[in-house]
Amino acid sequence: MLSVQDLHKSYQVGKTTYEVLKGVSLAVNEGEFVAVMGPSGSGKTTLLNCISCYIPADSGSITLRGEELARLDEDALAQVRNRKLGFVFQDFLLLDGLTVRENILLPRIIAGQAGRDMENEADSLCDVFGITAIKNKYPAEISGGEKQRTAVARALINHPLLILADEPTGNLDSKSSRAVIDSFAQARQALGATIFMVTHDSFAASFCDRVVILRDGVVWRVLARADKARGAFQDELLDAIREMSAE
Ligand SMILES: Nc1ncnc2c1ncn2[C@@H]1O[C@H](COP(=O)(O)OP(=O)(O)OP(=O)(O)O)[C@@H](O)[C@H]1O
Repeated sequence: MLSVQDLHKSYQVGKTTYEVLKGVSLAVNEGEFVAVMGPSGSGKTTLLNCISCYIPADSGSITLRGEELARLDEDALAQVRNRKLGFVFQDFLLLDGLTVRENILLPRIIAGQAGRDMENEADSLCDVFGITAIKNKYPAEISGGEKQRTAVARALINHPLLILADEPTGNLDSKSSRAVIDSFAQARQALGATIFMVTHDSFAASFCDRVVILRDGVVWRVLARADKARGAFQDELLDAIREMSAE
């Protein structure tokens, strides 16, 4: 579904070039829930921004269902972002002047696909994520976990091939974090969504199928949950992070 091959990205600051991604390769399969972890500055957000088509990579390739993103022009990239990717950000980015339901509908309206089907779909996403009772409320009137579930529902309204999430549990207490992770798990189970999430949170990552650990712009290790209990997988992640810091 998503394939990243030998990705390089540098930033130029004045006369100095900072090499941030130094040949990252990874793959995400259809229906998989994958996290990227790694120390601050290891290149996680840069990687996500390249996959999101926000910034161009210097070299290497990113393909989404076989389509090479670097070959697309601006308009085609905008289409990919609108129709094939769904985004969940740390601070939700809900619009205060719109209700929960209207926020969920927004990507469809932007894609020019307004209509009755769309309204039914927003209602059924509200059901899936348990936010039907608050769908006519405004963001200021709902909790952090409800906001984030709204953000996940909004990311799904266009049936994206891939959901990209940047620190989706970053600002939340443990109860709301759990609600977000449950909503991702539900998106995968009920709707077959594929999810790629950057996180510092080993608890959130322990719900994933695989965790890619970045260090200094390269993949240091990939850990698979397989049939391990969630708690055992979290311990394994914490051990790996300790081992990486000790090296
Ligand atoms: N636009 C930019 N211009 C110059 N340097 C940048 C830019 N964006 C990021 N960097 C640098 O690139 C490095 C990697 O940043 P990035 O945000 O990808 O790391 P990260 O792993 O997501 O870190 P964190 O966990 O702290 O969010 C950092 O040293 C950062 O200062």
